[in-house]
Amino acid sequence: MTSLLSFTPSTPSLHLPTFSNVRHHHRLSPTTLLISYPHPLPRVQILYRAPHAPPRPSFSASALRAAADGLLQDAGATAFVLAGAYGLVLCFDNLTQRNLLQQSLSRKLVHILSGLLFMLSWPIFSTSTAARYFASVVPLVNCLRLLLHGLSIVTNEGLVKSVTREGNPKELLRGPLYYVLILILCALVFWRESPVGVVSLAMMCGGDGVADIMGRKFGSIKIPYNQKKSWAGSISMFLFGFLISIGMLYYYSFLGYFQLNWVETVEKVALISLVATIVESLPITEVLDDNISVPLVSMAAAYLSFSL
Ligand SMILES: Nc1ccn([C@@H]2O[C@H](COP(=O)(O)OP(=O)(O)OP(=O)(O)O)[C@@H](O)[C@H]2O)c(=O)n1
Ligand SMILES: C/C(=C\CO)CCC[C@H](C)CCC[C@H](C)CCCC(C)C
Repeated sequence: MTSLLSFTPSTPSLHLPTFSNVRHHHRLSPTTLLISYPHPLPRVQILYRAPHAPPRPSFSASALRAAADGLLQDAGATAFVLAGAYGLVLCFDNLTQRNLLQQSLSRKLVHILSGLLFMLSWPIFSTSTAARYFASVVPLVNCLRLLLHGLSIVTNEGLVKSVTREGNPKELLRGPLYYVLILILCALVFWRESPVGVVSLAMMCGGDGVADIMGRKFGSIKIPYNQKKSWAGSISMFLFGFLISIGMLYYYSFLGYFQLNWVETVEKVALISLVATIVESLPITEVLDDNISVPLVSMAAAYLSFSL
């Protein structure tokens, strides 16, 4: 037989209210104690609650331990990804300093790899609702880093050399800054729960990044309405934006974050990639940076496609 007793240490005497055999739907308060009596006692179910004791949520030890484990996992994951971000830039800084890599290529490879590796790292964060905020700390710290260096409050030749076109620190306050802000936006708003953020980052990082590399190398035939962009670059944007998006969606689907109808998904991603490619080819870079226009238009297209 089991009886429920609830008491608060400050009230030594137990108050024995009239008991009832009406089944109560109650929450066990932290002061509720489950006591099993030996069988001979009368079969009585008593619910005692200390007078004036407001109902308090019940926190089981295992729930607290799980929360602490999640916190520890997210803190560790944040430190690991932060170290990865620092190491990536250091690596490309090293390659450009030793003239093993052109500055423009270094910038684009950092552009391609940073966001995609950041997205690939999201599953190492916990399932807690706070995980996305921990993950967002990584682009946030890099945002502050870009601001400090872009405003020349702090100087770091390596960062400037590996992430700017001409080596002017002020360049950090445009493309790279918009880039990390988009990473923060996608991590906070879409996270691992929606294909919208995944596709948008794949377009910005993979599509736009490869378009630059292929366009500079093979872009002799320019687009009629934009002499700064080429068919080779735009076709690369479409293809790699599409392929990297599908690859990332498969990665998250394989890990169980979302289930997709792949025939429909391929069609939707192809449409999103086409829209992003058209926007990227427009002569609007002077007004609106590609690191803003490409992800935002991809978000809108993906949101509409995946919600229909
Ligand atoms: N569809 C495209 C995109 C890029 N390019 C080539 O890549 C260069 C840089 O492309 P762009 O996307 O404008 O790079 P930025 O956004 O200026 O560079 P970043 O993203 O590093 O700021 C262009 O001048 C062009 O030679 C191209 O030929 N066709
Ligand atoms: C050159 C860039 C954009 C211009 O189009 C990219 C700038 C990247 C930042 C300097 C660094 C961003 C790091 C990411 C937030 C986290 C990467 C983590 C990963 C594990 C390497």
